[in-house]
Amino acid sequence: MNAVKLTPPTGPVRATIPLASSKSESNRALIIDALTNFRCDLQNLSTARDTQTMIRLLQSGDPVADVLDAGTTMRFLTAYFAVTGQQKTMTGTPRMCERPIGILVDALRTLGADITYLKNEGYPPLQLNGFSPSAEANVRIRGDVSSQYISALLMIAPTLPNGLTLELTGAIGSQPYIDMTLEQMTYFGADATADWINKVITVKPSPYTPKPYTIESDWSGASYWYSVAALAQDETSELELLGLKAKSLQGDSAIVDIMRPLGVESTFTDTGVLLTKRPTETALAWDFTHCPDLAQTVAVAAAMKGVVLTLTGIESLKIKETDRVAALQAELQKIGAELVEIEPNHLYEVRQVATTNQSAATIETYDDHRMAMAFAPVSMRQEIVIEEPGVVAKSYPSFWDDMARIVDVQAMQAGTNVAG
Ligand SMILES: O=C(O)C1=C[C@@H](OP(=O)(O)O)[C@@H](O)[C@H](O)C1
Ligand SMILES: C=C(OP(=O)(O)O)C(=O)O
Repeated sequence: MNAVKLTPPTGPVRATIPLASSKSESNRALIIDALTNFRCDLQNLSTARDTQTMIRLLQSGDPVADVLDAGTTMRFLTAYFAVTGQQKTMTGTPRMCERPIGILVDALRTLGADITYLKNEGYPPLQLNGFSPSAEANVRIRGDVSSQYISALLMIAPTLPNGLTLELTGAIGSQPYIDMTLEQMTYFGADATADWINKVITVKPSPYTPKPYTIESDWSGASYWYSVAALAQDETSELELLGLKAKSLQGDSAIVDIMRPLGVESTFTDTGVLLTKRPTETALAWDFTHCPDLAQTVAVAAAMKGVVLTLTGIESLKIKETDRVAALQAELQKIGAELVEIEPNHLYEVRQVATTNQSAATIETYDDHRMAMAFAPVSMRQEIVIEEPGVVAKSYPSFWDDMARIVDVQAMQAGTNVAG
């Protein structure tokens, strides 16, 4: 078992964190670039494994596209390879083959893609057998399972002979990710409009225009530093996060507002954002429907500060890298807190149940980068061991290097007594 042991800092926390760039923005830019025959000049692409996998698979002539555990890579490439008529087997990790894709496959079939399931109906692996465009340009699609299906369809829509009209049904989750897709498409010359009142998105057929594009730093990755600032014991602590903008395409920039009641003030500078400490409130209620990737970060920060956190909008967490609700329930206990389901699959509460200062709680990470990164800030207040720290490579490969700027990060190898 590999692990890292993090030891609390002794004085104030003061560091400048370079951050990874956004894998969400990167993976969209890469699909659009591919649709211009790779004529865009993309700058600051993410080093995240999800993005590196996207780059590799776009360049590969291999008939098998193994996306590993990258959801956006699976969904965006399925749509891209399908409508560009490439015969590919789409597969991934065992967990990826448990993450649903039927909603996207049904929509692509309506548009003329020939797709078969190789194992379980509705799940990867898939076989893409070719594309003969149908006259149909209207697709109804559920908005409450994953926005990634919608983004995948929108990005390929300008290449369809009749464009695409998407009618979204039911509740819409992760909407800022759809807005990000539309903004990036529009930047590259697409004619795409969203009518959010009637939940209809229309994309006209027209080629993308190749242009230079620079990816912003990753706000989801920034959230862990917000948690570090929230949990830092010394009131004079401050962190500078580089490459973030006040006006971002990323919905996870909501962390600025979420963390204010948890004691973090944000000041935007020419180079990024400066985090300083402010007074903490006793309770916080947040709807994570549009920023699901922040839920783990905030749950751990609230648990450690003894702030009662009411969460809604976390239904989609069950179909991500792991069942994140179950994973949080199991691991929060180890830091003296609990995640209680108040209303089935809707309303949850995080409460601190013990103010213990257990030494070196050992946190399992469930093949989920966000479990590792969400629990790392606990090290502001107590020693903590994080198992399988390599999971962070999915979105933020340099996370532990950045963490080592503020705490002692000690690698522990297989067979070591990590609780020692
Ligand atoms: O489009 C994207 O880049 C993403 C959308 C979200 O997924 P869902 O739409 O499935 O919530 C988010 O959780 C994921 O990390 C990235
Ligand atoms: C859910 C995530 O990614 P994906 O769905 O792209 O695998 C994530 O990064 O938290």
